Amino acid sequence: MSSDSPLIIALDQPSLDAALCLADRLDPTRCRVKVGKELFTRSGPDVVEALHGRGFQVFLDLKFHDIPNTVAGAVQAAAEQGVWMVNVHAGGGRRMMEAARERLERHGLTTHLIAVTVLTSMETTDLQEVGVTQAPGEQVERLARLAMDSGMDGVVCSAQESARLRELCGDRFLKVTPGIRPSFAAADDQRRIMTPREAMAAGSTHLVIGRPVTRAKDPMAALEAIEQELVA
Ligand SMILES: O=C(O)c1cc(=O)[nH]c(=O)n1[C@@H]1O[C@H](COP(=O)(O)O)[C@@H](O)[C@H]1O
Repeated sequence: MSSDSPLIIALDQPSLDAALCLADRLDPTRCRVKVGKELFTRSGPDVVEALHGRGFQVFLDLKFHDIPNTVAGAVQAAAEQGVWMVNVHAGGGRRMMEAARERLERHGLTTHLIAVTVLTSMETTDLQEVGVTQAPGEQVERLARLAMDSGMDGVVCSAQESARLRELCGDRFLKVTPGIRPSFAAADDQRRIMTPREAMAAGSTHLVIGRPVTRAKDPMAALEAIEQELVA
């Protein structure tokens, strides 16, 4: 089964059972799902297999960041599990990203490969503390250009940067944007946020949404409310 929806629901759950329980309340024709670090560390590839079995396309969000050979191997391992999308940190540099791209091509693997630019939880002062003096938007532009030159299919960025990246990198370069907060939800620990509708208008190609759906009493009703916001 595949979905044309731009919605990717983050299954940030502490166990395989909890993740599948949540997935069973969602519809694989109306969203994709994201498996992140906590869930994958606890449940391993079983969770990916179980989600595929239920018809979901999976974004395996492990944000690889290591030397080129190690990342290329990890990306290959992810793609061989048949995931729809996998990501690395653009901060790992050109050679790391090129090695990952080359490895997928060598093995004929078609998984989308994208790079994280600046995390949506970070603002100017957080960047300064790690030695980056540019504003988040400028750093995102720099890393997006590098990611495109290094053969990535797109980036993870905040929706606040989507419009600029659409100008710089074009429509076909994927802009996967977390930090999405529908009008009914709290910001939580996210900093650079936007509503689903604003994000799509700005040029995001995919919206990553976690807590506003996963913590809702009725996750499918929350997803429907987001769909409504998108068409309103
Ligand atoms: O790569 C990601 O998915 C990601 C990158 C980023 O910059 N910010 C970010 O929040 N994420 C992920 O997107 C999801 C957002 O979840 P909520 O804040 O609950 O909507 C989490 O799973 C994060 O790990």
